[in-house]
Amino acid sequence: MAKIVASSPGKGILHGEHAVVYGKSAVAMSVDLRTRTTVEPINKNVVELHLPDLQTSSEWFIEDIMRIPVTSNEEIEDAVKVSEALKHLQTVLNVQVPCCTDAKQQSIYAFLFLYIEISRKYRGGNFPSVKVTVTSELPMGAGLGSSAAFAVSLSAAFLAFYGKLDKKTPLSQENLDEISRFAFQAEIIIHGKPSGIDNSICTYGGALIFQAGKIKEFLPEVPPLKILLVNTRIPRNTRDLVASVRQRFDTCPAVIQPVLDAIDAISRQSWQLLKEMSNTNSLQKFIPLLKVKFQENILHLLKESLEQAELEIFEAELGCNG
Ligand SMILES: Nc1ncnc2c1ncn2[C@@H]1O[C@H](COP(=O)(O)OP(=O)(O)O)[C@@H](O)[C@H]1O
Ligand SMILES: C[C@@](O)(CCOP(=O)(O)O)CC(=O)O
Repeated sequence: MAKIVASSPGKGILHGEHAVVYGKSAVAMSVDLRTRTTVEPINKNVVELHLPDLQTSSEWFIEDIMRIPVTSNEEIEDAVKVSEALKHLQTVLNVQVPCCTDAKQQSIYAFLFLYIEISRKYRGGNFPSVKVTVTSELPMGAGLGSSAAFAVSLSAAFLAFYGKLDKKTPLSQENLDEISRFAFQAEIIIHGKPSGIDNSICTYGGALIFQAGKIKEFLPEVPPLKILLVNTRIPRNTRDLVASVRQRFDTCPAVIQPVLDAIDAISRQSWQLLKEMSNTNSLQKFIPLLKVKFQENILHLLKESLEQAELEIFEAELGCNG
């Protein structure tokens, strides 16, 4: 088998981040900062993983990998399959299940999951000796989908290594769907409960509106907008953020639900504008309309609203306690 290089773009969510986890609409566009995975055969009875961005390298004996029990068939729910696979990995490789915020463990488990599942599906458990290297232009933990790009590029690289991707671009719908499904499962390991928007936009590219686990509409060509992305360099971990939003939502659904509904409306209206923009050469008249949508979204930014909700709870508690 020959050396393979596969890459995935990053993404930006224009509207609907977090709300999309609650079944609301979100609009995302791909960003041309890429994560690249190289898979090359080696003459050693091991699988090697090199993650220079995390300054870490690991290797596992193929004979140990072969002892890992097979997970249930494809028809079970993705989260159940992933949790079963993680238990098997833990038992056989004698390592802890990923600690929720440990970047290296999250990446290593996502990698092992994909290597094992894709090899089992297409090589019947005949695990190849390979050296795998993943590098990225995307900053990690900056909301640009580095984890999804990691998962998508790995899935695509393994499928290509096994000759399972068409030798033409763009890839077929079937190929893309399979890459996205594997990447979603790996994202469960990194994120916990992903909505599925990140693996979708990083797989299919372009721009899309996503809701309730599905791509509702897709634009292969993004209108030529100039969008300024600012990296605040404030470290954040998506798994933790999603969990904290969930906790806040559960504490005060009556306050948070209307915020999510408002974000949903903003996402849908913005998508309408983007669609109209992709059908015209006169973009200028749309800019002020899009700007209003961004301003409205900022007003509804979940974090602000949630903090507001927390304040209300605090006030209520103060009231109760005199
Ligand atoms: N280049 C990379 N090499 C190794 N792991 C990566 C790489 N890019 C992303 N990851 C994994 O993805 C995680 C970041 O995911 P997340 O917190 O969702 O942030 P982001 O918003 O960038 O997707 C990292 O902690 C790491 O586990
Ligand atoms: C916060 C969320 O809406 C997007 C997460 O994006 P990122 O991994 O932070 O780039 C979570 C999700 O959609 O699963």
